[in-house]
Amino acid sequence: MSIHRPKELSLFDAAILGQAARDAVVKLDPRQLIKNPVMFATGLVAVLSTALTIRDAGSEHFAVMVQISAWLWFTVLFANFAEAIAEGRGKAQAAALRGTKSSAVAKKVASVEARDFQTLPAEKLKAGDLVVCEAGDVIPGDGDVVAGIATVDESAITGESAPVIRESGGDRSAVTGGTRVVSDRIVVQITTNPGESFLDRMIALVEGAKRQKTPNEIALTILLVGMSLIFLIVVATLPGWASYSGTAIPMVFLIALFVTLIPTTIGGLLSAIGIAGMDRLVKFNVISKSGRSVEAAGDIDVLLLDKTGTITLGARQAAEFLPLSNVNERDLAEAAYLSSLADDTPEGKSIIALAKSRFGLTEPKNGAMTFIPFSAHTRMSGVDFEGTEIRKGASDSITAYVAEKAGRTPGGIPKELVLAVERVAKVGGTPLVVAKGDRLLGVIHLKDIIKPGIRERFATLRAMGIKTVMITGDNPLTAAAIAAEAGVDDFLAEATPEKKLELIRDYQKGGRLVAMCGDGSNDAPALAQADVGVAMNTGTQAAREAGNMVDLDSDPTKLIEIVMIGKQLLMSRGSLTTFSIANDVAKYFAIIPALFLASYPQLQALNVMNLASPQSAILSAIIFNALIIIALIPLALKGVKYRPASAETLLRRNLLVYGVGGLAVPFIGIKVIDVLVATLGLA
Ligand SMILES: Nc1ncnc2c1ncn2[C@@H]1O[C@H](COP(=O)(O)OP(=O)(O)OP(=O)(O)O)[C@@H](O)[C@H]1O
Ligand SMILES: [K+]
Ligand SMILES: [Mg+2]
Repeated sequence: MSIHRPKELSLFDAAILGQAARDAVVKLDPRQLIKNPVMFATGLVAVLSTALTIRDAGSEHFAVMVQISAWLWFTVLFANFAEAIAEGRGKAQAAALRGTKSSAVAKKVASVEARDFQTLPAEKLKAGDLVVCEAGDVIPGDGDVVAGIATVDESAITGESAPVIRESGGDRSAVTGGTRVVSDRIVVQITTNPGESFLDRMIALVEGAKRQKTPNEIALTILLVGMSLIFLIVVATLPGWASYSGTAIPMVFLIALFVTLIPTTIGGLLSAIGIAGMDRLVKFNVISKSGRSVEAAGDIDVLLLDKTGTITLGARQAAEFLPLSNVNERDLAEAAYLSSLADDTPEGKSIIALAKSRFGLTEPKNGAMTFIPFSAHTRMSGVDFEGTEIRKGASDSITAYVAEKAGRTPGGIPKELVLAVERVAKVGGTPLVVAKGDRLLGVIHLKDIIKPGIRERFATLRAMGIKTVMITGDNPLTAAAIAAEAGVDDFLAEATPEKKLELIRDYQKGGRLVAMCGDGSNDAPALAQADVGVAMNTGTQAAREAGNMVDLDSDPTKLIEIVMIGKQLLMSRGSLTTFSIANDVAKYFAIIPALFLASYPQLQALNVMNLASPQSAILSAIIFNALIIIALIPLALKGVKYRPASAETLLRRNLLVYGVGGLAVPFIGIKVIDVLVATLGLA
């Protein structure tokens, strides 16, 4: 199977521009145009102007009318062109992704243990089917590993060449169709039906085919329609003024004036800005399920980050056994070992490894064992071995558990244990307390390392006015040590999935927008509740379904860039809206004096632009109005530059650049065009 990655597209890719030029004409279809009310109005004016021009063929203003009609059509075409380019770029990315869809052959098995398989095309697989994948096989569909462990080459979707481990149980069980098994053998339970795979949905989204207007876009569109109506009234009153003074303004001039005044610039670029924001995210290897969540990302106030794996490197390793004074270290190690035999978390595996290397422990030959797997809810794991309950886990969970066994109140924790727990916690380690029956044995020290560079990233977020909160199942001491070292604003310790969900709801009740990322199935409710929930691609299928974004690289720190891309999208739209409206205001003052100069010579004082004639003024304005859309397409697609700063600083800077710029540019642009029009004798 050949592997393609979406390549960096040039803004001036000839194939995309060619197709977009054709699509711009197709998009003249009124049924499509109506979705953009400002452009629909412009289209109506173009039709009207064309009709008037034909009616008045040979009249005094005929030549100018022909030109005005042509430029009105260009205005609509240019806006369609902008949208078509954005869509074309999305389609190009989708095509590259589609290249990764293989015509893989699935090896379907009847059960996990079954040795013989039936081959069938990957498209025929249904949710619930079991398939076996061996070294060299392309995984035929999205699913969860239900047996075995394998290294998988996921470069087809992530671009990362190093193979990753996928195994049953735990939070690394999800596999994506189109990726390839490099070593070993796994049994995968398919989780999606034909045509609904992750890749299928991803393609549909980046193609823009299923794109819905976001709530913000709808709100802005309503505002633009409102402004257009105001200008409709303004223009409608002009003939009265004119006839009062005994001059008649040709109808074509009036309707052209209307188009120059309504917010055609932002109206024409709005959807291109939205599509481009989505594309920027895809280029960043993050797939968003809706445009709405990209926008929400730009408005985030609170960022919840897991400790393990996000702030620290993850895969905590057992480093030492700390027995209580009346316990011998080997007994503690043995209990820890037994309780971890069926624990396939990185923590459990590292405990096995440490016990083996320190005391050469091996699995007992006989004896009935019932394993209790780790859960984020109980925050412990263990085994019932020959009637004895051995447990390990978070200190508060285990002490409460033991107290209940012994019928004591949880208060009576031995001082010595408290000290051992604190010793580990103060250096940012995770203490796991081990108990056998109702007897506390000691502590396992799990070491965790803070990711390099994470402090600077939190500083950046603070500059953006975003609060960072670290979430951990660990005890408050460990949490405080890591939080201080990493520089987060706040932390939630001894967190269970319920507490996490509650925290999100609390922030949301206070009117804040919350983003989080997660990978485990127990993160799914919180991912669904958060305004922006980013699931790791390596995570479980449940997490990927619950989130509204999926990070193909499974890098939890990317949440930071996602927020920046969202902010950039909002800023691009805000800046271009400011520019567009300032432009329209400026045009009003540029054109009105020129139109009425003949009848009201007093207006000469306002006629700062000194345009050649009323005809030339209106023609120049309509040409400028069309060309500015083309000129701003690159900015709409690339987005305005975003530098982390507070909202007020950004607002002030943007008002200055795009507001004042928007007022000044039409005066210069229209004047230049007017000089050209006059020189060439066009009006
Ligand atoms: N395999 C395990 N067996 C028993 N207890 C564990 C195991 N792994 C972790 N714990 C304990 O349970 C607590 C909660 O674990 P959990 O994975 O939910 O949170 P965390 O790893 O501390 O934080 P994060 O949400 O960042 O992963 C841990 O802090 C630890 O004390
Ligand atoms: K306009
Ligand atoms: Mg964890």
